[in-house]
Amino acid sequence: MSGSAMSLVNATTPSSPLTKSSGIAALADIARGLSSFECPPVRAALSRRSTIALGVHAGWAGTLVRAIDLPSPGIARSRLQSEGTGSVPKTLAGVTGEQISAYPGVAFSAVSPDAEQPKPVNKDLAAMRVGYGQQGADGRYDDADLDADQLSDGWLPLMRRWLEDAVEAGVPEPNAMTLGTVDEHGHPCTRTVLCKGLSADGVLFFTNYESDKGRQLESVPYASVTFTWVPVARQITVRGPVERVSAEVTDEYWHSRPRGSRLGAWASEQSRPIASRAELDAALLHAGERFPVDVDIPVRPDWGGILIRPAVVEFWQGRANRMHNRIRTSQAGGSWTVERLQP
Ligand SMILES: Cc1cc2nc3c(=O)[nH]c(=O)nc-3n(C[C@H](O)[C@H](O)[C@H](O)COP(=O)(O)O)c2cc1C
Ligand SMILES: Cc1ncc(COP(=O)(O)O)c(C=O)c1O
Repeated sequence: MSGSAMSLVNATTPSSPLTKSSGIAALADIARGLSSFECPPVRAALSRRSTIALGVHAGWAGTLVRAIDLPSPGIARSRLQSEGTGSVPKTLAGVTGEQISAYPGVAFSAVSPDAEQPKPVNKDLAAMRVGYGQQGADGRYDDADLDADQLSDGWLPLMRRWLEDAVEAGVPEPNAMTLGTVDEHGHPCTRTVLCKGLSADGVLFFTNYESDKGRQLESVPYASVTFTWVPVARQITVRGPVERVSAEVTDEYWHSRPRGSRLGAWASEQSRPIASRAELDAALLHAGERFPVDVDIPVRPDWGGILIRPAVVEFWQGRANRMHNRIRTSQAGGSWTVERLQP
């Protein structure tokens, strides 16, 4: 425990003011992790935040040390300077919770005043927030509350209706869905694919079977897909076992694709590394030479459809205060149950 650091603590009372030099020395001790700093406001700030700032004030009278909740050092500095007391801090020390716990029984260590602090929360991102559900003055929503009775005919009619609503609302690529698979280590992988079929059998997309997702679904044949339609405050997640579709189904869809999409599928060894963009462009040119415009481009043999057979389907509708509606239907032993989940 450092004596000067203790005097810094004492200096929070008017009876033991610090000199400028002893204050800075004390802060230096804190910065070296020597201090046992028991200042209650600092402790309180630390219990709420992972980072705080300490300021030694230029006036050297009254309160010499302040604890400030500090999402980032920049914020603390501006907040201190805007306090209007005329006592602008000469030194700021950012302190992280992790550094504190490295000194058991010691209040904290600190980094140098102007060192770049890690910012686990970016304030611009943290401020991005959309309140869901359009509420009128009477507090009512302009769309009916999602409830279990909307699934009385099963998941398919409601999912179709929501897709149509997303199209009508002008959601770009409303058939885009985030596909989750599991890799050989049991780790989740996600990426976007386009839903090209929706029927009682399930949700269909097309891909390269030798891609990462294709191989992952081969070894763990179970997938999760999520449609996110932010403009209409809705989301649907479908989970279930997967299977490849027949060659006929793939063939029919393949031949409906634009020539460019078909050549692209031939040109790309999907998910494999390639040295440069130039090599990729060359591969497309090569595919174009191999399949001239007047020649049918056959289905690439390792390309085709994958059907997700729904075992669990969850409908989500955004509501104010994060009190959303969630209705989940799931199949067990041949029958479907419907339940409401907490948001
Ligand atoms: C909007 C959008 C739609 C996409 N649709 C497909 C698709 O239908 N099939 C596909 O294989 N990749 C699609 N992709 C590319 C995939 O997201 C992914 O990059 C690619 O399939 C390789 O994934 P993998 O390496 O995990 O297998 C799409 C990407 C975006 C952004
Ligand atoms: C790599 C890849 N494959 C397939 C698709 C689906 O394309 P299409 O709609 O032409 O079948 C996409 C769509 O973005 C894609 O990026």
